[in-house]
Amino acid sequence: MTSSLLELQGVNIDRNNERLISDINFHLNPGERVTLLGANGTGKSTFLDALVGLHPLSGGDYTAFGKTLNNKSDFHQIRSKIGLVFQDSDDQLFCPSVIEDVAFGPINLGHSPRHARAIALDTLNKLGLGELSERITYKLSGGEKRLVSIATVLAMDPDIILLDEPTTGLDESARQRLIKCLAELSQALVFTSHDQDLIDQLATRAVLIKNGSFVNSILHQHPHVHVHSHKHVHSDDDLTHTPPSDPEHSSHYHPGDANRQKS
Ligand SMILES: Nc1ncnc2c1ncn2[C@@H]1O[C@H](COP(=O)(O)OP(=O)(O)OP(=O)(O)O)[C@@H](O)[C@H]1O
Repeated sequence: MTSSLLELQGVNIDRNNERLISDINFHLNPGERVTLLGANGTGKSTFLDALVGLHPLSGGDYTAFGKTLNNKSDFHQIRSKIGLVFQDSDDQLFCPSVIEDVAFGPINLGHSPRHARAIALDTLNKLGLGELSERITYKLSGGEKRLVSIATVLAMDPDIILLDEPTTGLDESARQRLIKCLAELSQALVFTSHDQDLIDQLATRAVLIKNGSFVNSILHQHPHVHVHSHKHVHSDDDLTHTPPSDPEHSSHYHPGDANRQKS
C-alpha cells in the first residue's frame, strides 16, 4: 500500500471530446501543500474537480487513501475526506444564512445541529468572520462569499483540502488573514493560484500544467529588486501632495493594500 494520500498514474482528462491533460502522474503526501500552476484554461480547475469525482478521468489508476477509485460509489466514500473550495463561491453556498451554510457539512458528517453550529462559529471566528454568521448568504460581498466558502470546507475538517484560487477578490487584510490560517493547517493542500504571495508563503511543491502535461517544477526563492511606478489614488483634500521621501509615511493608497492608508 502506498503512503501517499493520493496517487495518480498514467491518468488522462478529456474535455469537450478532446484530451485536455494526458498521462498525469501525481501524488500527494500528508502535510504537503502543492501549488498547481499553469496558464488560463490549461485544466487546473478541471483537475481539482476530477480529484473529487466531479469530472471523469480516463485510463491509468487513481488511488486515494490506499483505495483505487473506479466508480461513483468509490468517490462517494472519500467525499468527506477531500474538501474542494470552488473557484466560484456561488457554486459552494446554497443555504439562506452563513451559519447554516458552514454548519451544513458538519451536520452531514453526523454532528448534532447544536454541535455543528458550534463548529461553524469556531471556524468563522478563526477566519475573522464571526460577525457574518447571521447574515444572508446571497447578500454577502464577493470577498465575503469567498471566505465563507472556505469556512464551509474547513468546518468539515477533511484530510485534504483543494482550493481553486482562494485569494481572488480578497482585500489585503483578508488575504493575509486567510494565508495565515491556511499556513496553520496540518492537512495536505492542493491549490491553484495566480497569487505570488500565496505561493511564496504556502507552497512546499509546485506542479506545472504545460502543453497538456503535468511537469514537476522546482520551487526556489531568491531576492528580486523591482523598480516600478504605478498610479496612486489620493483623497480630494490631498491634491497638493508631493511624493514623500519616506514611502512608509506616504499618504498614498495602494490598491490591494488596504492597511497602508495613511495621511
Ligand atoms: N463547464 C465547462 N464546459 C465546457 N468547457 C469547459 C467548462 N469548464 C471549463 N471548460 C474548458 O476546459 C478548459 C480547462 O478549463 P479550466 O477551468 O480547468 O482551466 P484553468 O487552468 O483552471 O483556468 P484558469 O486559470 O483560467 O482558472 C478550458 O478550455 C475551458 O474553457
